[in-house]
Amino acid sequence: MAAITFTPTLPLVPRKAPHVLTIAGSDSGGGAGIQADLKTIEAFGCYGSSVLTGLTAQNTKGVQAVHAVPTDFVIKQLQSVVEDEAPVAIKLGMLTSATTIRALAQYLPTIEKAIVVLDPVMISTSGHYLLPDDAVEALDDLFPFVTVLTPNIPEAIRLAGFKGEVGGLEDMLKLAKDTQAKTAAKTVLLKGGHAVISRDEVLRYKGQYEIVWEEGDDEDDTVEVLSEYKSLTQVGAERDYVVDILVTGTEVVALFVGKKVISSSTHGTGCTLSSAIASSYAIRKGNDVPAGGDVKILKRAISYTQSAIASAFPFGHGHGPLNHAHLSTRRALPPPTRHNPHPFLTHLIQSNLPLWKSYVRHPFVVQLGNGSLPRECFEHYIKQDYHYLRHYARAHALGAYKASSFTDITAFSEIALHIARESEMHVSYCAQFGISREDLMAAPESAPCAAYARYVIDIGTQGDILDLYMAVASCLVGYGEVGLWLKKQVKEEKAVLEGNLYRRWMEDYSGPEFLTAVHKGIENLERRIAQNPPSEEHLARLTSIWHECVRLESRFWDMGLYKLL
Ligand SMILES: Cc1ncc(COP(=O)(O)O)c(N)n1
Repeated sequence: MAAITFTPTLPLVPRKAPHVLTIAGSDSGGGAGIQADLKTIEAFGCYGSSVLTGLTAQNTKGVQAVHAVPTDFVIKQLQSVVEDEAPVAIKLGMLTSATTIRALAQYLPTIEKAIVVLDPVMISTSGHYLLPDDAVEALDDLFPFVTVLTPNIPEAIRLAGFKGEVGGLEDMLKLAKDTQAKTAAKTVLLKGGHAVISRDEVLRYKGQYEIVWEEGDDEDDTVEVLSEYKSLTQVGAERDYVVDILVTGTEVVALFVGKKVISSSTHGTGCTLSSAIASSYAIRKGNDVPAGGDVKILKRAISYTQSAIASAFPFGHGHGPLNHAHLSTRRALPPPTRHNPHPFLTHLIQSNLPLWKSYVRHPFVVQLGNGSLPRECFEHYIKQDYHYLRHYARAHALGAYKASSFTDITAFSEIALHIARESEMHVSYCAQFGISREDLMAAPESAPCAAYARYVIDIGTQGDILDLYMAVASCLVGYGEVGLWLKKQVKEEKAVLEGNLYRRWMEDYSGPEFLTAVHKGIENLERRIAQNPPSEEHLARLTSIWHECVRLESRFWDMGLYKLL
């Protein structure tokens, strides 16, 4: 018999994975409990061990039965694990009985220096009581050893003995502080999933607490062209927010704010978050738990959990599980979801937000909106824009020439024709400034205009169809953004329409005809990308084309403002 040899193609570099131990119940359905914990710990690159406190016969529809593991056997498991290798972090979940809790309270202080995260699981998502009353009382014995306590609102109400309703953020802040005071846990993260908070309510606490927004959701990051199209595709409720409150010592330290994701795939969310927190602490650099709580460590765990919900796949007939593997199966770009139907455009804009802002909030645009832009600047700009439109139409004609499908040939040709019509509007528009067609044709083309046009045509010549779509996108999307933003500025009385010399320009770019074209352009890009997800490398190339065009657009406004030739 031939010998079977195994030759690893990559050198195996031994790496020490931090040991995270979960002490919790088993969920036969695999969505919550020990199963969710181990999947999460693994996703964070840690090594997971487990001590079972109870077995549940459970699925996504509910808990059918609970079988408690005898306390002495819980402790036997714990001894076996710890005696071999001490954990860096311990997560405590469904603890099943008062006797088990008391025994753990005796044993935990003997484990040196481990971070302890307690998720005080009391009731399952499906409404099943998982912890008897006397066990809830026994939790008092555990609190002195807890580093982070992660109750949801009903659990915090029970733990704090909170009287009254928890309606808004003010009540939640009080509840979070009361829970910390009652339990004396070093850190409390009150999970706000049971309450819906408005953006305005959050903003009331700006300056008082650190507000950690979900990526791209900061007030200053608002991108009109994305919010506008989001509002077309999203239902109102999704615009509401979930706020998790971090209390360290006796002080509220931070509010974690994210859009509420409407999903039925939430079974095991609490288990996942608390394991993610334990793992996030385990992989931190340095051993100390920073004073004042560690916002970054918690933010990493919260983001992981939110993405696990957002990317969940359907399973079972009730509350489905999360997607714990989303980090390793992540593509260069997330797929479009109801929550974010435009992941590609979101990526392009967020990948260099200051650059994008320098384009769409350029002083030329601001002055145009408030009417203070000198007329000769605008005239210079509009003449150059006429030249640019010609090149922009040529770029689309080039697209039609390079395209291989009738769909693309038609799309490019139609846009080229549309630009030709738009240029005629330009001519009639310029007449009101006393600029004739001859003046437009005779104006020498400026360097910023030539540079931009050269770049777009070059990309179109050298690259493929998607490169060309990319090179023409920032102009289309950016002018849509400018039009919408100016419209909003008018509403907020920061820009004026009445008596503004540039009123027609503003109305054209915020009007339905132009915005429909912008919408079509965005949908086309998103569809292409979703059908053919790019590799990291390809995405980087597309992104660099976008950045270059955004930069050249910004130079185009400079040219207008400073009358550059
Ligand atoms: C074994 C076990 N542990 C914890 C939970 C709570 O999870 P959820 O609140 O999502 O039902 C559960 N259902 N089962």
